[in-house]
Amino acid sequence: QTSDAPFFMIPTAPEGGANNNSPACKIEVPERLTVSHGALVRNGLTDRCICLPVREAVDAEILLVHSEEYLEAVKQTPHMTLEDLKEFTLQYGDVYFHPNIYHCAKLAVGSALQLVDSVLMGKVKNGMALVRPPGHHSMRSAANGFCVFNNVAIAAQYAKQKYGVKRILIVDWDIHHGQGVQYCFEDDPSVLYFSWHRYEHQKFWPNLKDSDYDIVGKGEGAGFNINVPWNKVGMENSDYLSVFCHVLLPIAYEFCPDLVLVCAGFDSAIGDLEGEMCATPDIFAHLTYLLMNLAEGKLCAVLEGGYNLTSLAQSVCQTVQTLLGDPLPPLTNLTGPCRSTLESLQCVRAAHRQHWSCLRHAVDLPTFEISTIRIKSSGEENKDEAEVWEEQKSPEEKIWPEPPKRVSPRVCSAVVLPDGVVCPDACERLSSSEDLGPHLLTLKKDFLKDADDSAVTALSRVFSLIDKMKNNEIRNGLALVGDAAMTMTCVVQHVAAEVDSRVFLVCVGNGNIPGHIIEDGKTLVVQISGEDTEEQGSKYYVPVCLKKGCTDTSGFAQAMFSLLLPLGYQHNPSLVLLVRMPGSGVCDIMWQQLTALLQSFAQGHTLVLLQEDDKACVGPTASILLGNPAPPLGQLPASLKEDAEAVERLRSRLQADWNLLLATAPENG
Ligand SMILES: CC(O)(O)CCCCCNCCCN
Ligand SMILES: [Zn+2]
Repeated sequence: QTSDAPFFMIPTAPEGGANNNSPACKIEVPERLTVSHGALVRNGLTDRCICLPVREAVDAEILLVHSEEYLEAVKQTPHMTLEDLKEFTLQYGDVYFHPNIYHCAKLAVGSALQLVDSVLMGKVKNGMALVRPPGHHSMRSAANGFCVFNNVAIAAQYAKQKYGVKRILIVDWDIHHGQGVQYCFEDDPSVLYFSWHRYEHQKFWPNLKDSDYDIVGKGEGAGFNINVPWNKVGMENSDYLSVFCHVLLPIAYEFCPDLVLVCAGFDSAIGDLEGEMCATPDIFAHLTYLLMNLAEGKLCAVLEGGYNLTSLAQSVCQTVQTLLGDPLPPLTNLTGPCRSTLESLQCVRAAHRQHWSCLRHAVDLPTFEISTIRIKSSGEENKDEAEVWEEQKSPEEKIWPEPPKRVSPRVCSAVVLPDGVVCPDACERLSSSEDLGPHLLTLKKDFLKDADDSAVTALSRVFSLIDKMKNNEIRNGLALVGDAAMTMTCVVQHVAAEVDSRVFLVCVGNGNIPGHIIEDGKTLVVQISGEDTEEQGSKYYVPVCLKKGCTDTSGFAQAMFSLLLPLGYQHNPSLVLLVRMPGSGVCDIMWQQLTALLQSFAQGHTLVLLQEDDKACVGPTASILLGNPAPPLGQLPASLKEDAEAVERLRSRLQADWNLLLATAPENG
């Protein structure tokens, strides 16, 4: 079931080999591709991908974004002397031209388009284009920031023109603001551009007022441009995850794109001297995965920046491994977002509240001064003064652990089904001959006093599923049982008995959660239902009451991103237990999206419990457990006022204990 995530290699231009007075770029070097590719080979990832052929873009494709005069000017560069080339670059900012860069820039665009073709024609599920030069700074008539042609912007226009794609999400996780992409689509509601970037109140390159959180797009495009400024360096995994949970994912699901393009720059990773951030390479495994249930998994990642060759190679491997469907690595010590992130979160959510119903309840702009107000109030500082502010000190050398190995168990999904129920393709049925021995006695004694033998047998098989997940023999499991509630209680008790186990129990639908499974602090329970059990809530029991119950997709989705995801990440469980109570009313697609999202945790060790009369749910659930993308929910309407308020009440009650839920800066200084 692994997807063929293709990638490309671009023959690298012999950069700056000429005489030493031609300024060659010191960080955007050929080794970026050879080291990344080498790591993919070493990790056995190239063997699991298909390598798509590369091609040069043709003029018409480049002209989808760039002007004729700019293209004509760049066309002259191969024939220029080094002196002319130097002269040529003076009209642009921070860009280097070499006689061969026009050729490479056409290959970079052409490769991105080959990837878009392969994904949109269904030849591959997703993929990554490893290209140079990068693209997201280049503008209609200007090269900028190492970029000549805007690879991703051209890919988006190409997808719209050739395939009639209606809505495209561009996620730019490079540490620099892709102003070229922003300018290209700022009045275009069919392309939602999201970028986070080092900003430091406009002190960091490219020092643009246009990069701040209040630049939301123009005219028809208002709301379709999201800027998240990092006003401090040293941002960590928690900061990145909280922006995904509280800004990007809710809006992206409301937008419901048909295609996801990623400006995959890895200078936002630890060790990169441009970004000076502290997020570790394994964060890109999660960022990639969280986008893979949009657009039915149609995702094209295109390399932008990334200048520390060690963290670049590790980040590329983490991204490709996720595209291939491997289990996600656990993210440990998520300490929660820093204050500066909370200020940015609050500002971005306030700026977009009027454009996206999922942010309707976001609080207003903070009163205290937090963003570029300082610079704005003293008039636009001229650029070189801003440049002078750039950090003078040379950032110290960072070290970080190798990302953990991500091993796919031999079996992906194992199932426990009553005899009459067919085992879904590619699933492995736990054979009835499974020796019940070790569990039988404890079951009889501890769990099932007067239950009939079939219940005992079913429960012992469910326990076997859990054992196999613990030994990583299987990734996830699904059981169709006579009594989901009773099985759920027994499973929690059984797992909680182990020392270093932590269960994340997600219960969809009404049903009583026995108090004793919550008090030990090892089990975190989120129950989404129509029952108002809010006052029974505690630190480890989160009852989400939706007015219309689980049938309401918007309310459910809002609870998923702003509550369930942050809680799950912070709880960092060893097992996810997803229970569908009878009569929950949740629609299959919502259920599939939830099943998919929960695979972010516990290295994909998810146990799903279905009640026997939900037999029709076995197929759709198994499909997700096997790694297929969940179908789209459709463009989400506003959730009910009561539901949004209920979720906000829960967040404000819980955020003291679970600070990944925070999305606003505390008032006190
Ligand atoms: C693809 C990319 O976003 O990584 C390119 C970054 C260009 C950085 C230019 N720095 C200029 C500093 C001037 N004092
Ligand atoms: Zn960058």
